[in-house]
Amino acid sequence: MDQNLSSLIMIFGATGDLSKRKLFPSLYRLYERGRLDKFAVIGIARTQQSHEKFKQSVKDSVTASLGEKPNLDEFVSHFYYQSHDVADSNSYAALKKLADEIDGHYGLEGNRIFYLAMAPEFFGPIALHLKSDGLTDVKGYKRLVIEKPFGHDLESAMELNKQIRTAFSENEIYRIDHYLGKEMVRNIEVIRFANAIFEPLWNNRYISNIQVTSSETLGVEERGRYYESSGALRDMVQNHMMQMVALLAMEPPIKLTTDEIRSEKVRVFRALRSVEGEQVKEYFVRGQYGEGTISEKSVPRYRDEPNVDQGSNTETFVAGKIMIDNFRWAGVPFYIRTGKRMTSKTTKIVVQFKDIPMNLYYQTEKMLNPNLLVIHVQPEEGITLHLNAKKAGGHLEAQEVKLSFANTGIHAMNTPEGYEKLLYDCMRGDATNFTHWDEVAYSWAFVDKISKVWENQKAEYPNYESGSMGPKAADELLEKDGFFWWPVSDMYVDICK
Ligand SMILES: NC(=O)C1=CN([C@@H]2O[C@H](COP(=O)(O)OP(=O)(O)OC[C@H]3O[C@@H](n4cnc5c(N)ncnc54)[C@H](OP(=O)(O)O)[C@@H]3O)[C@@H](O)[C@H]2O)C=CC1
Ligand SMILES: O=C1O[C@H](COP(=O)(O)O)[C@@H](O)[C@H](O)[C@H]1O
Repeated sequence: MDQNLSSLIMIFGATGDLSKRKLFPSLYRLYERGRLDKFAVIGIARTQQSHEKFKQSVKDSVTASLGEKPNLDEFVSHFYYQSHDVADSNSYAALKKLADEIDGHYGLEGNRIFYLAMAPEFFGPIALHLKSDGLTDVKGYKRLVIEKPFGHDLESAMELNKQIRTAFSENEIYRIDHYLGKEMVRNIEVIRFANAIFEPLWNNRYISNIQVTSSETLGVEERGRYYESSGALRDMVQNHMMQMVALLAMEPPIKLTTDEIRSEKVRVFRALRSVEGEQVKEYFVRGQYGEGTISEKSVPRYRDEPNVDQGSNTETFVAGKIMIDNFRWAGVPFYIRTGKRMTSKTTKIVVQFKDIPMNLYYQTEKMLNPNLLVIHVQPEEGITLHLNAKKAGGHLEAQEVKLSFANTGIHAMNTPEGYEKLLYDCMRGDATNFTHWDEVAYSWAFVDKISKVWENQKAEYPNYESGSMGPKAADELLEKDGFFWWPVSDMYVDICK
């Protein structure tokens, strides 16, 4: 790992939503914590504006996100702006000149991070220009940070990968999956591999099923154009949901190095049971929201959102049963569920353990609850372990007790945002929490077979009401296996009490 934190960060798409809401505040947080050594930032976008106006917009974004902050003038004195149409070859020469000057001025030793916060159709052409116009011709390190979506399917992802690989080697490419920046997603490994009480049980002998839910209350909002060609399967499942499954299912790596962890995740993807053709309806459920009520406000159906087709066949909800056909997980379903306009904004992982072989505390009117390990990813962060214990005063009567740890309570003020952690990782040269090409390729291969079937069959939409937990078929998916979705909103109360 390269600990040289000096770098020139070039943000393509610096007037966009992602830069303003996430990247500038995250850079400020790194600066505030003293984690930016020698650094400078060049913001790049089409808009014509001066360096000064850009610096002001960076200040405004930081204030909007983090409130009034000291040292903002000093912070933005490191920021520069270049108006540049990325599709126009001529403007790269001017960008190179500015970059070389800034590099010399700050003594950045030729270290460059190119952050592509732009629409995906520009990723390949920018990477090619960076090489052909000499911007990657530096004596320090060069790294490419690339936002999602990484392609639209396996074929387009391969093409994009080919383009960026002409300018950057695999270990210089940092493919962002912002879920890998979330504190509790990073915690999965630690919970699993640092606790003697979990790892021996983490297999098909003791776990009956694992449920991963990532629900949103927001609708598609202004992103209809993008979302119409994406849908929940490509937008959330191919990347964030599959990454969480891989972290939950992977074998302990030999060492905690980037390559070892990545290769264990890839082994999980290689063991995924392929779901295709007629099998898709057995394993996967899709949905699209109709109108409904969220936070006591009426909201429109998906088909009435801006830039959405009135007869749209795009799914805004996916539930699926993923089987990992290897020795550890044979027979254990990993259920995933994600959607927009659902009851609550939450991401939770519920690990349900098998029932004990014999229930000595059986009471005719009551079953013993199974043990659950709940990992609260967001909005609250923590873990809850559901156990059974004797009811105080009762005669060997068992009741459910919950042992909870709330990360937010103790560390809230110091918990860095996902993007902050990922930017810092990239500066340190730590690619562990970025996705390797092999992971991207395997998860596209898995998802493509499902989208192929869905694209060719018109669904009966809308099939769930806004403000609900999705279509009835998502419940039936588990019911036919003898399970049900553990409620995710009630669990919120658990660790906040
Ligand atoms: N916004 C978010 O929360 C998230 C975004 N992403 C991904 O991040 C990327 C950026 O998204 P977002 O910020 O929302 O997009 P926006 O549409 O808000 O911003 C696009 C940016 O690209 C610039 N741009 C567009 N065309 C050109 C061009 N020809 N030459 C130079 N600059 C150009 C725009 O500049 P100008 O305004 O000057 O034209 C603007 O700065 C996308 O890949 C998206 O999928 C991923 C996760 C979350
Ligand atoms: O990548 C994406 O993620 C967001 C959800 O992210 P979260 O951190 O708020 O859970 C989702 O809204 C968006 O559609 C998708 O592109």
